[in-house]
Amino acid sequence: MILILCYMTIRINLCFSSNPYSLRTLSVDGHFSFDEVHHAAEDFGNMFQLLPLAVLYPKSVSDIATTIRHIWKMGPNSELTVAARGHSHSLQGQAQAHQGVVINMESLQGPEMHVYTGNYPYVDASGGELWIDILRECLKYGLAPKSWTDYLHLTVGGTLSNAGVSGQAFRHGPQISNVHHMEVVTGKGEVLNCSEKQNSDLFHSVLGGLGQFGIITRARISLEPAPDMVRWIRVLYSDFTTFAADQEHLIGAETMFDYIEGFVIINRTGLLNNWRSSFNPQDPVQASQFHSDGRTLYCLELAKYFNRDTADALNEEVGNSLSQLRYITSTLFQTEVPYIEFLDRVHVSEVKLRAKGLWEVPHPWLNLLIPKSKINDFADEVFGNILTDTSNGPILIYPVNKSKWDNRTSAVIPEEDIFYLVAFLTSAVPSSTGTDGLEHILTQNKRILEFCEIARLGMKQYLPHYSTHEEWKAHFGPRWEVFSQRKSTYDPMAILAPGQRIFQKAISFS
Ligand SMILES: Cc1cc2nc3c(=O)[nH]c(=O)nc-3n(C[C@H](O)[C@H](O)[C@H](O)COP(=O)(O)OP(=O)(O)OC[C@H]3O[C@@H](n4cnc5c(N)ncnc54)[C@H](O)[C@@H]3O)c2cc1C
Ligand SMILES: Cc1ccn(-c2ncnc3[nH]cnc23)c1
Repeated sequence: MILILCYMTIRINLCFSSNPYSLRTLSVDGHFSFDEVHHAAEDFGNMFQLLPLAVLYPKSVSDIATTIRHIWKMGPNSELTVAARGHSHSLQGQAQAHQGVVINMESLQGPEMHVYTGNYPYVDASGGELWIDILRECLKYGLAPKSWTDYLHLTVGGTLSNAGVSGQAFRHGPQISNVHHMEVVTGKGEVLNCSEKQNSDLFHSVLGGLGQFGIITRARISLEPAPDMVRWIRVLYSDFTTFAADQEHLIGAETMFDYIEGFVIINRTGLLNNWRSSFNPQDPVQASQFHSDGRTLYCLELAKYFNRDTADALNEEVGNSLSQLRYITSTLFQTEVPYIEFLDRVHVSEVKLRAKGLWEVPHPWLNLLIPKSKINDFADEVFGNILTDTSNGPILIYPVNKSKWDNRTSAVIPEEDIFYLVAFLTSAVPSSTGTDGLEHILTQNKRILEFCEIARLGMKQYLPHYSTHEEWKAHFGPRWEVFSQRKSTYDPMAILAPGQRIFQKAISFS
């Protein structure tokens, strides 16, 4: 009889303790919403909608820690998970939590952003801060972060959970190479400070860690003096090998340019219009005589930072650097814009696309990291045979230096010293069954991935999306042991970032 009573007591406790609605009794500085949860099941990809049980709007770090500790104490019986939601610009539900708790990181209020202007300047910011707001605050002191993403309306926690890559990465490394210190809430609800010297394994785990090991509540980001202006340059190539060789030459010459990217122009119509947009031709007559004749072209995009008081030397310096490149002479286009306007350039596209109702559409993006030794084979097949009529959005392609990446972080990159980011940034036309429809683009993405696999290119996905345990193990390769060991250490019940679909929640006993 006593045994039966004990068993029933345990079962009742387990039921209460694992009851997700016990969150309603949790005392936090901020608040939970159990009603307005649909927006937390949306992201930029517009392809996954995983409805959470509740959204936490935290006012303090302790709100996050209290919530995670409460779920941790529920034990393996609880199926509750927790997803930190930055600006929800993920593509395949990575910031969502099906029937779990989504934490609205942009609500987090804590110490204001602090800019340290002494030697080795830095900014301390919330994990929920947008990079555009960090830039605006730092510019008040003539400073700015060194490494960026192309688009700034993303959060610190969101980009540091991936890597944060743009045209400055060849010199400064990705954003995860420019972090001094972080405050993190682990999957056990511990609030820990970490850096190279303090809790260094947690520090390296979280950087590029896909949200698996802890929620970044604050980060200290390295700064440099900000330039006033940017000389923004675009030149065209018709031969990929020459284009790539020039890019690789430039990323090895540390000082010539401050930003090096590139993109592919696939157009069979022969019309080259919007890529020129606000750029002025060096030689308008020659430029007007240039015709793409329907060829696939490769645009090298460069930026040279300068200040108004050093503008005189700029032309000679840029001219000397450009003289070493083998682009089509009549295709040199340049413009000069303020630094913040250059950095916020993709937001300009956003405003235009939103005005046309073309921003909140499905985005089946595919971001690949390709080793230098295989990039020509990749280009031949993908730009020669797979993508032959149009591209449904920008296709970025540019090299970075592996030496600027820290292999102790969780970021997964190819083995070679130089590797390329190739980003297929497609937008699908809702309900279209044509070549601009979601199915067609997903099929093309599948063909590209299959080619990479069959040709054994050594490709790694950036912003990775996989559906099976085997695919994730293959993604991490020899680093899987460390990655899964780190999960066991910092989030043993697999509470965090379920939307990445890497680890399944501990199987409940019920
Ligand atoms: C228009 C556009 C342009 C882009 N350009 C670039 C680019 O140039 N370079 C580049 O590298 N990326 C780029 N990205 C991708 C972008 O960096 C990632 O999608 C990033 O994760 C989005 O940031 P977010 O704040 O929206 O994160 P969310 O989508 O909210 O979250 C992303 C992941 O991180 C986790 N997470 C969020 N906040 C935290 C936190 N504080 N602590 C721990 N985990 C957290 C989430 O749970 C989720 O798993 C671009 C995306 C878009 C939409
Ligand atoms: C959805 C969209 C519209 C423009 N873009 C971009 N354009 C250029 N570079 C980019 N990098 C990331 N997104 C980019 C992305």
